[in-house]
Amino acid sequence: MQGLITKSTGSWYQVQTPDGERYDCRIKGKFRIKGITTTNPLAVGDVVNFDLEPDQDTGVINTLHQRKNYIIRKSINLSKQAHILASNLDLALLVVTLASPRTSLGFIDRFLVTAEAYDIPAVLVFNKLDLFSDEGLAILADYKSIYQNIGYPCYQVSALKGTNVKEVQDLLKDKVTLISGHSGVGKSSLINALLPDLDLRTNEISDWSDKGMHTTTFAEMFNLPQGGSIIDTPGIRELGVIDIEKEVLAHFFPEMRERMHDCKFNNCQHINEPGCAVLAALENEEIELSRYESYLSIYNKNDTRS
Ligand SMILES: Nc1nc2c(ncn2[C@@H]2O[C@H](COP(=O)(O)OP(=O)(O)OP(=O)(O)O)[C@@H](O)[C@H]2O)c(=O)[nH]1
Ligand SMILES: [Zn+2]
Repeated sequence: MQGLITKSTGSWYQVQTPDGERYDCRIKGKFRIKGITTTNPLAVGDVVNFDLEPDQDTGVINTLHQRKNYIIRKSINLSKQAHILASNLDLALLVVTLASPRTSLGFIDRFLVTAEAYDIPAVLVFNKLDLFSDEGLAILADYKSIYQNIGYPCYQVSALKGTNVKEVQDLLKDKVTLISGHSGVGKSSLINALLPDLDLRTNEISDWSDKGMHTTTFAEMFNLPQGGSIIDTPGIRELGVIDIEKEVLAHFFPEMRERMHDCKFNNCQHINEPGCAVLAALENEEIELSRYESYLSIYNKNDTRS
């Protein structure tokens, strides 16, 4: 049988068949990925083949279909260990807030660089609109203009009040979307606002606990009523920042990418070289200082992780 992995705990995978049936499956044999050791080789979003085990309602996964893309998460402690978080993504959505808690520009930029490196289109959703004072709305306008000017669509919603949620719903239609963001920004609230059945989440989780399964969920997919799905990765604040070579980092900043061919030197790193088109654009305020600072911060690998 063929199906789509909709939930993963690392030892159990929930697989959904095209007719909507869901089976709990395990892995048989090894699924290796070139260059990395994976503790969790299959991921939500993977298309797999599986066999049902005799006398049981569980299955064994035996084949992984080719992935369009995937994102990995590196373990902080074990340098070569990684696991795949999600695959076959059409969109990466970062939920951002300007109040309780405030998301830093550096955090947003690292997310966007990572999405660029994975070649996954990214959007920003500013949540908790209902909390913004006039001053907050002015800051919101500034943030939005920074990102819209370089091609990232921005949405402003209140997941709690349902404001503008319809626009996000329309955006996600027929896409597989990874949802990401700091703890407390309102990811769960937004997912609940996008799903008709508010109890869906809790039901599914208790279902797995009832069966005595290990329930630390790495990632989980929710089907949207209008078509498409959302992948949530609970407890993971950031996409696994892949090792990006310094020399190519500027490629993942669209406003630098479009200017760097005008730099005097082919190998310009846009730090202090003469005739640098990026530095000239920075000087003319065509490139945002905050974006350039994020470039330097990632370049020098001194992320503050705020
Ligand atoms: N005022 C206001 N509060 C919100 C909104 N969305 C979420 N919240 C509140 O923010 C808090 C965190 O929301 P969650 O949806 O649990 O956030 P989360 O991103 O899923 O957090 P983690 O589960 O820790 O990753 C809750 O108290 C929500 O009620 C909003 O639009 N407006
Ligand atoms: Zn340059």
